[in-house]
Amino acid sequence: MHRTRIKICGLTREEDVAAAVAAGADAIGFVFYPKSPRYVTPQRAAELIAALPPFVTAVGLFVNASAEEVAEIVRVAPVGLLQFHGDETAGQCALAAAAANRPFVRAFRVKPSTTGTELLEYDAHSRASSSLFNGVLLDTFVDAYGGAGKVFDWSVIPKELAHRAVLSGGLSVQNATGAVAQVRPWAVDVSSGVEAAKGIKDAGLIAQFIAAVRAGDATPGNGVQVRTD
Ligand SMILES: O=C(O)c1ccccc1NCC(=O)[C@H](O)[C@H](O)COP(=O)(O)O
Repeated sequence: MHRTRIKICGLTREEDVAAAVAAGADAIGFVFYPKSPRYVTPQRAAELIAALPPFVTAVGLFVNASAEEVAEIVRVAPVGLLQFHGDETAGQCALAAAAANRPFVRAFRVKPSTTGTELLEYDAHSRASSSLFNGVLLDTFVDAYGGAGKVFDWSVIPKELAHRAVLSGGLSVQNATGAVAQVRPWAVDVSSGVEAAKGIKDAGLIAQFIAAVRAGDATPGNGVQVRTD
């Protein structure tokens, strides 16, 4: 059975990091976008990363930062993976990832007009641009870039992309089981759906969200999914 990987994004507090780890999260995200209500300074992120046990990945989220800025932030806050969530081109992502010497995921912000072909081309183009490219994260298009708690129409995701993509955008305790059962993503990413307030996570919601993802994993037809390309 495939075990959907789970990232909890937008953490700012020790107790939320502890709750995510205790509940079984595979990754936690730090937002290095100063305009976000979930922004953390690199120094603060470094303190939170220092408390992480092995095999829980710290992810640094960036919006239109320069390669130099990304490298400097990663020097202070040793995240294991970068998430580019703005309007960065594939080339800009590749340059920043090389400067920081980290793999990266690249967000595609899905609009109502987005087609499956566009998603496949985005994935292929990103892969061709850098050996540090680690996958596509699918989120809902919003002007504020992300973390808005809005769902997009999952039926646009081609099956051959879903099994290696990260699904995000408005996931919650209520819809996570159905999302995993329908899309069969490699991983899911949530922020708003497990929050008491922006940047303040709710330990109960984190545990319930992870249980809901596991219920989706347990629905029939969930074979082992491996990347073949
Ligand atoms: O969290 C933010 O404030 C944020 C700001 C700018 C770009 C991305 C941001 N967050 C991304 C995420 O938390 C997730 O990757 C994704 O958008 C899902 O968020 P949500 O819909 O709130 O679950």
